[in-house]
Parts: sequence; C-alpha cells; structure tokens
Amino acid sequence: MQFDLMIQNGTILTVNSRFDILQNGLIGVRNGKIEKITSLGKNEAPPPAKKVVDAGGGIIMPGLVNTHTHLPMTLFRGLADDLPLSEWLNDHIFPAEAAHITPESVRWGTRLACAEMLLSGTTTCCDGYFVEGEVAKAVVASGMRAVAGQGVIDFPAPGVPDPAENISTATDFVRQQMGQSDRITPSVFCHSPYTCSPETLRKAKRAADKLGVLFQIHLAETQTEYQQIQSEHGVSPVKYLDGLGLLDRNTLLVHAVWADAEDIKIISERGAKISHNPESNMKLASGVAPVPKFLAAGITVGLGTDGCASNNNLDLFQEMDTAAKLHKVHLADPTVMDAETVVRMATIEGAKAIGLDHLIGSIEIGKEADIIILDTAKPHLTPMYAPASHLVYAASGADVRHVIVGGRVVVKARELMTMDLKEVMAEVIAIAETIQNKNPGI
Ligand SMILES: CSC[C@H]1O[C@@H](n2cnc3c(O)ncnc32)[C@H](O)[C@@H]1O
Ligand SMILES: [Zn+2]
Repeated sequence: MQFDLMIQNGTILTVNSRFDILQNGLIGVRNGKIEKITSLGKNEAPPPAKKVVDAGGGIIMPGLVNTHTHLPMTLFRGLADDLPLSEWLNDHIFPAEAAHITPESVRWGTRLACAEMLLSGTTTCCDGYFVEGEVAKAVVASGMRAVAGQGVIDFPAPGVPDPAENISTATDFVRQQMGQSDRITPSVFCHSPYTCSPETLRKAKRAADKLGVLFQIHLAETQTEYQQIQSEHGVSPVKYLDGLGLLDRNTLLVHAVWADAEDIKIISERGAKISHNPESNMKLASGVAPVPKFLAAGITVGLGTDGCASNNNLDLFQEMDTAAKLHKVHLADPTVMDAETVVRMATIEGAKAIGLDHLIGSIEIGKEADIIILDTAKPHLTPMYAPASHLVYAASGADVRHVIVGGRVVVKARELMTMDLKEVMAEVIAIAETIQNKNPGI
C-alpha cells in the first residue's frame, strides 16, 4: 500500500535514544503517523506515495517543541523593553492586558504567533494565557499542536473579571477542550506563587489532577520573588510549592532560576519538569537557571521562549544558541550544554516536559509526523560535519523550508499554507495602533 506522504532526499536527525543520523533518508507517513524510516541505497527507488516532499539534501528533523509561550503577547512585542520583571509586569503588561485583551485581539495575536512559530520550525508549544479557548481555536486553525493552559490568578483578568471564578473557568475550559481536537491538550496554568493564594494554588492543582492534565506555574523567576516567598512563608519558592503538595510528575515549573541544591533534590524526587527560558531570563535580568545541575539531577528540562514581550521573538533556533552559550560562559566551562543536549531539550525533552513524548519530539515509527526540513544549501551552513552543531550554533528559524504537522504540509517552500499572513499582520498592526494611541509615550 502506498504512503500518504513521503519525505526524502535529506539527512534525518531522528533524536531517538541513540541520536541516529541517516544519510539519504526517507520517511513514509500514513494517517498522519510515521510508518517507515530508512536510508535509501544508491540506486534504490523510493516506495510509492500520494505526495512527496523533497528535502533537497537538507536536514530532516522532529518539529521543535516550545515549552513556554503566551501566544497572544505578540501584540505587545517591543511595547516595554529594558525593565525588571516587577516594573515590566505591573506597570506595563498587566495594564496593557486589562485594556486590550479581548477574544478578538487574542485571535489575531495567536494567529501571528502560530505563523511565526511554524515558519521558524516549531510545531508544538505549551501555552498559558487568559481567554485560552480563543487561543486553542486559533492554534487548531493554524495547523499547529499545543498544550493550552487557562490562566488562574487572584486578580480580575481578561475574560475572568471575578477572581472567585478563576478555577471554575479553568476547569470548564479543560472539560470543553477534551475531545475537541487531537492537536489541543488542555491544561491549568497558575500565574505564580506571588499572584495566587495558597488556597488557589492547592485548589487549582487538585482540579488539574482530577482532570488528569498538566499543571503549569511560573516559579522562582526572580530574586525579588524568592525573597518575598522566603519572608512570607519562611521557605524557598520550590519548598513552598512542595509544602502545598504541588510538585509531581504532572507539574511544569517555568523558569526555576532561583533554585538551590535542596530545591533541585526536591524537584528531582517529585519528578516535576522544568521549562528553561534563557532569553526571557536574560532580557529581564532575572538570573541564570542552574540547568546543568538540573540535568545532572535527572530532571527533565525543555526549552521555551516565554511571551513576545520578554524575548522578543518565538525562534527556538535562537533560543538553542543562547541556551548553549549562556551556561558555558556562566560556568566558564565550554563542555556544558553540548549541541546534542540542547537539540534534545528543544525536541524530545521538551515533549517529555509537557507530557507528549508518546506522540511527538522524535522521528520514530508510530509517532505523529511532526517534521521540519531545513535548507542547508546556504553559505552559513557550509560545510556540515555534524547536523546538531549547525542547528544550535549556525542555523536560524529562517532556514526552515518545509513544515509538516500530523502528516499535513503546513509550510511549503517557506510559504504558510494555513492562513493569509498579510491579513494577519495587517490586523495586528491595527490593534497595535490602538495600543500605541492609549500609550502615546511609546
Ligand atoms: C497565566 S500566565 C499569563 C500571564 O503571565 C504574564 N507573564 C508573561 N510572562 C511572564 C513572566 O515571565 N513572568 C510572570 N508573568 C508573566 C502575562 O503577561 C499574563 O498576564
Ligand atoms: Zn511566562
């Protein structure tokens, strides 16, 4: 029987447990899943397929997994730069969200984010925002895959004017999403330990457990947060959450910059996962997360960009480069965060961190055909001794040529097939004009 789709004529980086690399590789896809992976012999003809994607001698690899986004925040890209987190969040971002986040603006901001991610090789993201039902719809329409987390915070928030309804809104969201699209996995996202009471945190985690979904939270992001939690509760942010019973295998801790040796031991013992966002942490000067120590303790760490107002783009290739170099310079050790480790963090380890490694994150038989193809016939990618080296240290999202999600070609020769990009950019520019008019100082 012929395949629905055949991807051929490239170097396959499987990112399987052996990190196998196949020259002149071929992948057969049926019903959206990977059914065949092989190297084609010199004069061997490829098997028949309804559709063929020619990789043109480039790199064929798993779609990237961004473990931390706030998709609609593309609307605020460049709105408030060069500030510490508390000022950035309290004086600029929260007020902008209160004034400008509506179901309509969330739709356009998310569409733009999905366009940016797909065109730079990300096929799955793990999101957290308000009005997340609109985020989920826009993600599905874009052709991407996402874990979509409804935000919980003890303040009035967009779409949740009464904080007393924050948890019921999140549980309603999760129930509503279940069984809707096989590309959306719902989740609950508590904003942080400094914006949610202990009761809210406990209840939200209990609700997530009951529904069997991932519980996400920004944690230990800044020294200010560390000191506040320490002075209010007498322990570190990690120990505080552990005391509330929030740390287990279904918890994703976003940032974990301020984690000491005892905290690391606790995270490792509980099996909680970490999303590392080096560019956001650098831009907000939050600090350097002890990622090599997390890895040595056996903790699963995925890579994330965070939202577009603290990065300010969603290019995971840039994030890989930054992650590798940040820890080398921080520890004065060029051997830490080698290219293979970082590629794993942006693919299979990210998939593990968000609970989707049974479906995505590597090119293996039975997994979803979430595959990207990089054009390597370019000066900055010539010659190529080791694909992983290029992916981390030389390539950028602009080198991604084709993108396939669940066997569907969503980016073909750098053209997005699922939306009218010009229309999306025009709508976001129109929204940005209203934002700017209300903030004439920008
Ligand atoms: C429920 S999460 C959405 C909420 O989080 C805000 N946010 C975005 N980035 C960060 C960050 O790095 N630290 C803390 N809070 C952040 C976003 O603006 C939304 O209000
Ligand atoms: Zn964030």
